Formats: sequence, C-alpha cells, structure tokens
Amino acid sequence: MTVSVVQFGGSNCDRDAVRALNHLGVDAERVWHADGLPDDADGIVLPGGFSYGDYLRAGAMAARDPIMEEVREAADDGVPVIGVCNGAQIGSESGLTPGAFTTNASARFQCEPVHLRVERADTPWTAAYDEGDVIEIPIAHGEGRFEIGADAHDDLLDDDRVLFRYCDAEGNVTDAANPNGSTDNVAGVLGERETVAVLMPHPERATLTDLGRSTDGAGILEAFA
Ligand SMILES: NC(=O)CC[C@H](N)C(=O)O
Repeated sequence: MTVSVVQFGGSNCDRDAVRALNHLGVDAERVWHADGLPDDADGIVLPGGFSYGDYLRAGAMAARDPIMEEVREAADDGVPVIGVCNGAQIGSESGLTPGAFTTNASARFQCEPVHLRVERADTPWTAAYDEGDVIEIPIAHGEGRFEIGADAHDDLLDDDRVLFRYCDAEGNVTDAANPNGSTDNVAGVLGERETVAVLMPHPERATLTDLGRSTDGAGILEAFA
C-alpha cells in the first residue's frame, strides 16, 4: 500500500506522518496539493498544520482546494482516508465527516497529552485496540472544539460514529477531561464509511519509539499496514 500524505501550503505534520507510517512498514509519500492525487494512492492522510494560514476558519480553504474533490472520490471508492488535527478540520469542512471544529473553549492554542477512550474497536482505525481502551496521544490545536447540531448529534450517536472521546486516565468521560469543550467529549468521528475518519489528537506524534513518549497512536496508523 502506498499512502499519499497531502501537503497544502502551511501543512506541518506531513513529514511526521510519513515517518510514522514508514516506521510501521507502510510506504508513504508526500503529495503536493497542486499536483493532484497519484493514481496508485491506496490510502490518504490529511495531515496537521496550518493550511492556508488557518484563514477564515482552520481547514476552510483547504477544503475547497481541487485535490479535495479527488480525495472525496477516492473515499467514495473505499480508499481509507484519515484526517488528523488540521486534516480533521479539512475533513469536516469538506463534508467528509459530520460536525465542525471551532475555537477551543479556552480560546488558547493547547499542546498537551490527552487520554482518549476507544469507543469503537471494530473499525480499520481501531482494530488494534479493545472497546473501552484508554490511550494517550497529544493534542496541539487552537480550533479543536467539536461542535455539532442537536439533530446531527443524535444521528451521530444512532449511527455509532463516535470513534474516540476525551477521558481521564481511568476512562471516565468527564468535563474535567475535556481539553477544549468538545460536544460530548468527541475527539474523533467516522465518515459515512468506516474507512473515513478524522480526529484532533496526533497519532503520528505517538508512534515512534525513539521519541520516548507514548506510542499509543501506532494502532491507528496500523490501519494502513
Ligand atoms: N496541529 C494542527 O494541526 C493545528 C490545527 C489548527 N491550525 C489549529 O490550530 O487548530
């Protein structure tokens, strides 16, 4: 499998994603947005960063970049797509996943390790875990607060599309464990297909063993292995 890591102007986690995937034995290459998706892309990562300088809203301009039409078509064909942090914002802005990410309740950029509860273990992104597992992965965002209308939230729950929730070290989903004020502590969701997912925390920053920190994020990227 060759994973395309889509680089926009202002992306800054594209190299980290390639390195983390390579560490897991997955071929990956950075793809400059203006060059379009290669025909052999059989996996796609929308990486973190500050695409288009976060102007208007984080992810809003990249979501309207022509390459996103190709990403949407690939996703519809069943190609696995994951959006991480700014990539999650691009995914929601482009309608790949429900809800929106907006300014943290703190109104500050937050960079810290958080705990996540695995809400679904039967997806490609979470097959390495058991439902209810607690994993530690860092966040680094200013606009990570998940927001969704009441009806869409009901649909999200009915369709069981919440992938991760912010929790404490014991797995309790509480306000105190919610770093950014996200609705229902949601940290990651699935698209219409389980092969499409977005999450605000950074699994590629919790994969390499030589960083000396948690490697709990590896299981998410192993979806491509
Ligand atoms: N690390 C990131 O991808 C940051 C995302 C976005 N620029 C934000 O601050 O919310």
